[in-house]
Amino acid sequence: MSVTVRVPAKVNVQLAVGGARPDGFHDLANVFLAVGLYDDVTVTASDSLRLTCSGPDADQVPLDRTNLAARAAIALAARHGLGEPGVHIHIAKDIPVAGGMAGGSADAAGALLACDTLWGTETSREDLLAICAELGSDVPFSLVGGAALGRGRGELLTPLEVGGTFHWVFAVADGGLSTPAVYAEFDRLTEGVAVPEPEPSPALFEALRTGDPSALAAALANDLQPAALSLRPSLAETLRAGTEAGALAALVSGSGPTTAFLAKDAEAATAVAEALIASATCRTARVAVSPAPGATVL
Ligand SMILES: C[C@@](CO)(OP(=O)(O)O)[C@H](O)COP(=O)(O)OP(=O)(O)OC[C@H]1O[C@@H](n2ccc(N)nc2=O)[C@H](O)[C@@H]1O
Ligand SMILES: Nc1ncnc2c1ncn2[C@@H]1O[C@H](COP(=O)(O)OP(=O)(O)O)[C@@H](O)[C@H]1O
Repeated sequence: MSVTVRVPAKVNVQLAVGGARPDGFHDLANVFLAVGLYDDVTVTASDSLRLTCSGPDADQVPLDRTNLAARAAIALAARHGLGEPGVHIHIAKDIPVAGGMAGGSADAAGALLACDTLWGTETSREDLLAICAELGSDVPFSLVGGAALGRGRGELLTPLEVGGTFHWVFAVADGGLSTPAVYAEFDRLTEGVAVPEPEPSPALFEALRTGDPSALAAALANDLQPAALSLRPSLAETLRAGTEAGALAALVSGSGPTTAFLAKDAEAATAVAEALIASATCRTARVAVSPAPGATVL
């Protein structure tokens, strides 16, 4: 028997970053929005723990126990005293790798829900979310999807209401950016500066609630953007190309290097995607809508 779980990518519509904490993490006001680009995680009973991956970026995905999906299966088995999990995990990967779209986190949430279903372990939602938080700051959001405010290091979630469909274009860059390296660059750029406490924006919540793309465009903010641009200056050209093509707003997705463009409707999104591809400032461009559901058993 096999179980397949579909998991969404995310974009951060607000990423307010505080100063570094003693544990090395940063306190955040992280407003996550799930977008309709998905990985499918399929688990099948096997003699031992085994991983495979398919898709255009598959060669960039580690297939050992460091893969977040494998770590999720190991953590769930440990929680139920099951020992080493005998499971084959296959990831059909469509989310860009190391792109600031939480693909690894999505796979972790997907593997967790898929294994829980395959093994009949009936883990409570609260316990699943606690395991997610141990695996990574972004993993709880991949499980719940929709839109949510993440406090703490991003793992403490409050769901948010979204009153419409938003149309996005994502410009996929060549090569990834390491999330710890981008946070380290944020620390370097803010050295000697008093970094304010991260606060969520009421205007952003209102824009999500009303589903108004122009209001959302005006409220988009990413404190990691200067750090991502410092490490990858060429992203400025991609942002410019999408803005000139008529996007309402452009920003780096999370830690990057994927860039996100909000369009007023589906037609405008297609035009922005075509212009980005023609500009040759990115590897490819994808259109997607939000919000998208969290991890879902197919
Ligand atoms: C920046 C964000 C925005 O949603 O995601 P990406 O854009 O990379 O997908 C997240 O904060 C990434 O979350 P995630 O990728 O789960 O990070 P973790 O595995 O928990 O941590 C990886 C490393 O990132 C840094 N980190 C992460 C979260 C946080 N609040 N403060 C940090 O300083 C730390 O250096 C940590 O060692
Ligand atoms: N299932 C997975 N899918 C993708 N990357 C993974 C996975 N598990 C571990 N990784 C590692 O995590 C790094 C970050 O990948 P990813 O989660 O796609 O990006 P981001 O943190 O920018 O959202 C990759 O470079 C890879 O080494």
